[in-house]
Amino acid sequence: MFFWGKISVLNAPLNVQFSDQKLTERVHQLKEEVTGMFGACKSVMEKLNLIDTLQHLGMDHLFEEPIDTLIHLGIDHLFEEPIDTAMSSIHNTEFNSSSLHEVALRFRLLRQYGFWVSADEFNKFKNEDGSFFSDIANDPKDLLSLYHAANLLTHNEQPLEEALLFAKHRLEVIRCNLKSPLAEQVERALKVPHPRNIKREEAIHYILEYAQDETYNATIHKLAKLEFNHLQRVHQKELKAMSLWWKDLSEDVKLDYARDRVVECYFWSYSCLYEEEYARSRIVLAKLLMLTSLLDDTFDEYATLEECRVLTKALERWDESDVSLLPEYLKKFFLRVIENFRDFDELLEPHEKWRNAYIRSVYQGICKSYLQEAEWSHRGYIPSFHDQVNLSVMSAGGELVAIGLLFGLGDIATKEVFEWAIQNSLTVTACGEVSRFMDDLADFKRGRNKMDVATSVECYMKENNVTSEVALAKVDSLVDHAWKTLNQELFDHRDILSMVNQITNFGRSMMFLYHDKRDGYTNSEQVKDALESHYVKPILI
Ligand SMILES: CC(C)=CCC/C(C)=C/COP(=O)(O)OP(=O)(O)O
Repeated sequence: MFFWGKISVLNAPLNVQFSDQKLTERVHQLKEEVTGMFGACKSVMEKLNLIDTLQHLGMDHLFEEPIDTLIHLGIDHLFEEPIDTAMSSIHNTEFNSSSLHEVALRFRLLRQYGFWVSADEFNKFKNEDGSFFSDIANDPKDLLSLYHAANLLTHNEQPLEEALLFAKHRLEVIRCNLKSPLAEQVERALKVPHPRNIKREEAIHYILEYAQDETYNATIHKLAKLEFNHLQRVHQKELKAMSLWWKDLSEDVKLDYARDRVVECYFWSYSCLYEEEYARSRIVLAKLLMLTSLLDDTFDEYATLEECRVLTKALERWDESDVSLLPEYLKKFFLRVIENFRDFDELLEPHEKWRNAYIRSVYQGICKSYLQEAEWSHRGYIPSFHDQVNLSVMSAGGELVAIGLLFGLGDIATKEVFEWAIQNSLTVTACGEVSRFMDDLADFKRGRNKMDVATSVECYMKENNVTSEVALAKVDSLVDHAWKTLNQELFDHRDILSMVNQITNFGRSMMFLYHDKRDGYTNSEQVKDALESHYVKPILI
């Protein structure tokens, strides 16, 4: 099917103000100018503000080199005295600023780039009893910066828990008196905190708001708009190719019970990696997710338990001749899965062929977890909370997404990285947890599918004999717990930070699609306008 809601991706107008070539040239030219700004910054704060602006505008990827230099080589300037950058835990000297906004911004950026900064940095803004100074309680900019920073908390950081609660509470109190664009920025952050949100979503809003920013710079603004539109064209072309792939596949396999979600699957993979150079990863992951969605709907909506078992076995053996064992309606699907994985293989260079075994294994793995869920649900069995979570975190797709995106990366994705990703790595497991718990919170509200297994919320209610409110609060707290683990992983894996971040982006996409207990995947109407901004409407220059 070509059509996604009312939007025909194939007929979406390309933004035509500039030709592709002109746009690329202009981006290149402006990028040089902005690169020069790093050298021209006179103070640490100017540099940090520049990085922050580029992040919010969704174009820090264009400046990896100067940012890297600044953060890694020039870190002694940030810390104001030389330090050993090889240490993952750095006991730096206190940052000499009396501005909460500045301290919080530096705290957040350093933590995001994998450098430990102590929460003690905020002590100078507190009274003896540990409460924040009263003037901070009414300063929206300070509060927002503190809120962003405190969202980088890890386990057992009580002072940051308190800072987060304080900032959140105060922002909720003062939100209705704020002026634009701060009002919108606060609303956005309260819905999905900035460090947990996907970059392109923030960029769409911030590009419009930036004109009112006190650090406004016309060259930076122009570049942000052009780069957004340039990437949107890249994504539009990929989406058109994805739509043709899906039209051909869906008309052949004819699984009429399955959700038609090719744009949403692409959105998932694009949330993990949106930069131009990751096309191979993006396409493979989007197709892998769509093939998984067909599998999920087969198990949850249509197949008998025996058919689920036969399909799992056939996928386990990965032998086309087993097609004869399958029911008629699954034959084509099975063959097309194998054919698509062969196509994935063709995208690999000869020295990358070992990656095939991993991607096949995660697809077989998720299928096995779907089968175990089906065994439970067909028997009407409600598992213990512990067993439910153990299994459903697997079926939530953390491993599938991690391997799916690593599959198409360059040589940076070594065998060691693949092994790390499938050996219960904390990053991958925590992303699975965010995915599962956000999905279950939404499912509980919406009501689950015909043959879905009981959600973690229901299992918790039954096991502890508590109300849905108590169980929902528990599962909500587990989302926060998983984010603390993800924040900790930034320090523990600074050597593979880019991939840790790409995998973590899966968690971020779940926050976007499923916040406020909505299910933007199943009820895709809920994200239609947002996706139009991502793929159809260019930013006006
Ligand atoms: C991230 C992944 C694996 C994406 C593939 C598509 C998919 C299964 C989406 C979730 O649907 P759902 O809410 O019906 O999932 P479940 O049945 O696992 O709750």
